[in-house]
Amino acid sequence: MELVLTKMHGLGNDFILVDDRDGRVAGRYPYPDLARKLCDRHFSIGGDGLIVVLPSQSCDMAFAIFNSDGSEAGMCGNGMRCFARFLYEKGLLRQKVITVETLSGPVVCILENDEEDRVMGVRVDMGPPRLLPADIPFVWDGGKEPLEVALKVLDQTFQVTPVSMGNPHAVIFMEDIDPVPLEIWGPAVENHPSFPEKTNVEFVQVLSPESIRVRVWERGAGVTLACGTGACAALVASVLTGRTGKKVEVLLPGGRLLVEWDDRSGHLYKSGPAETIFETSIRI
Ligand SMILES: N[C@@H](CCC[C@H](N)C(=O)O)C(=O)O
Repeated sequence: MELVLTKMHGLGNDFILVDDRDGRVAGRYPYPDLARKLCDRHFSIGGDGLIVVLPSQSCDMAFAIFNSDGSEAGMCGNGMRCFARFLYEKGLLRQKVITVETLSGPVVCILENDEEDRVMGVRVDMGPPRLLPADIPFVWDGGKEPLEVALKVLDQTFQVTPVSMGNPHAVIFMEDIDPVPLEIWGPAVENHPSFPEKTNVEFVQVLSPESIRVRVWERGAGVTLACGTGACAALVASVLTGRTGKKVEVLLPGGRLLVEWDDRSGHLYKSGPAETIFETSIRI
């Protein structure tokens, strides 16, 4: 079977997109295996994850995301912007406001097009953060919402703010994130027993009440250049711990996102780019 694939990225967080609305791929090749195969950076196309376009009963379209290790995630912020652009540019949908079903609930994407109808960016209504331990999930018996919990990891004790944005995050504030050994601390926090479904990990440096820097270790993918849900989780933790206001620019190694926590709806809104790198086809 010939498989048409599109490689896209959001701030260097890169994905392979496949349209499987007719289920032909799933019938042939389980998505976790396909993700592991295609995301290999040495023997295949390479990517942080595989995104699958699926039909939806409740929304305009359904979104599935598999990390490069084959694990499935509930949500992906950068991948969602790529997904929206893909749907529009491929003509799968014609409207600029798109509702998307994810494993973690519906989200809304708003395409930001120029006068010539080119997609310049995508704003995503990411929904509200989930802070209850059972919703993250995070093992904790200290009360309703864990704010800064001391977690012993290797020879360090981190103050961790656990947040779910439809997937789990551990946010850790540092004076300076440059010296953080992501490849060592990242997997150690990711696999900490307090996070029974593992976790994404954000090391955050506050620059001002309107600006933060973030370096990310992603569950199932390792070091990535950016993480959209991670940027939202970092803002939530920054607000809850009194470090920033509710609207910040998030500076990641791959670029900049604008994230806002809206008072009225309680939802997070995230704006940023989505780019197509190339399209190809392979035989599976
Ligand atoms: N890069 C993503 C998140 C992808 C899923 C994540 N690794 C997980 O397992 O939860 C983003 O931009 O949010």
